[in-house]
Amino acid sequence: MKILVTGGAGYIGSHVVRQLSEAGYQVVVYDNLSTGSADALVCGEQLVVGDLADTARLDAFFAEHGFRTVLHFAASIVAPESVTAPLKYYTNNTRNTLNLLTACAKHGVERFIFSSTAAVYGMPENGLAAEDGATSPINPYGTSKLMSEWMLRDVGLAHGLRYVALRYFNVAGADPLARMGQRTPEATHLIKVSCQAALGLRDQVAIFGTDYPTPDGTGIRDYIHIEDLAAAHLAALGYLERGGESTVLNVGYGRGESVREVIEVVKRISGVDFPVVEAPRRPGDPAMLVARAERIRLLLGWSPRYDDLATIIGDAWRWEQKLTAAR
Ligand SMILES: O=c1ccn([C@@H]2O[C@H](COP(=O)(O)OP(=O)(O)O[C@H]3O[C@H](CO)[C@H](O)[C@H](O)[C@H]3O)[C@@H](O)[C@H]2O)c(=O)[nH]1
Repeated sequence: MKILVTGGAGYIGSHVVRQLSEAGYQVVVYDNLSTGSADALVCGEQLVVGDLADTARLDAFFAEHGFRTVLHFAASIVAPESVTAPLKYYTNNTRNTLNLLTACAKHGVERFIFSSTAAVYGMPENGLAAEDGATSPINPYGTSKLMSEWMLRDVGLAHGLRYVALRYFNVAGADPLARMGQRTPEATHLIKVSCQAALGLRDQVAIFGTDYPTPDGTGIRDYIHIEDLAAAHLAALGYLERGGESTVLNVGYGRGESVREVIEVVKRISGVDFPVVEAPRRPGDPAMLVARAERIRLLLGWSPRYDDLATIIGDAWRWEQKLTAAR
């Protein structure tokens, strides 16, 4: 049976698509290639270049393929950008998810896996976010994803569609064989930006905020390896195939690293002592965001294999070197 993966040519989607193909699933990728790349589909998966804004196309596409399972990655994902361009986020994320759910409801989709984000929590008390805790996003990116979760919950109930919404923490790293990774040249994510500085593609790395109430004054995040994150999707799919009920799960390791710690590991692994400057806080950034990570282990039997910052950064570094060499 064919599985639809929207945004499957993107950073996260392409890792999941490869793991699905390796597990024997037949995958159809629907992607507008705005940030994704056909080269990221390394197992010869079918790629349909299309936009979720195009509802007529989507309807015909669903009628043609008869999907029962959908994994939805297509989205805009840069939290700081969403503060200055909120409509882009409500359009690409919330409205396009509505378009997709409309097609799913009409065409009898039964299982749905949604790329959600830890940004739905905003600033949780003591920096630890649990699935049944409060959601209170502090940027439009988080709001756009939370609205999508709510639509999914209601559409799921009304139309017999079971789902798993996975709330990702800070996804980083790359395929250990460096076949795919994060491509966007105008990166904003800390690990990628630091690798680019080590490669001489940037003059320096700015630390956004050194006066946070954390041990070294810089922001703390739960960085998770892309391979572990991708494996969580296959575990979620297996769960739904076994008849599992709709649920929301954090995908993180349950521990955090500071901006300074990340930069030090990038310097150590790359062997480059690139310049680092201290800058003001970035709007929309919580001081600390770390997962309560028990639920996914209990419910899906998922356990991480790459949960060490040096492994994450080592794989990111190899990928960035390869990307730069190919330019
Ligand atoms: O040049 C930089 C870039 C980042 N940071 C800091 O590094 C930390 C991580 O920032 P990232 O930009 O790498 O990631 P975010 O935490 O902002 O957001 C990411 O994680 C979120 C959930 O935690 C969402 O999933 C979102 O899509 C994704 O962008 C923050 O404290 C940030 O202030 C810097 O100091 N300098």
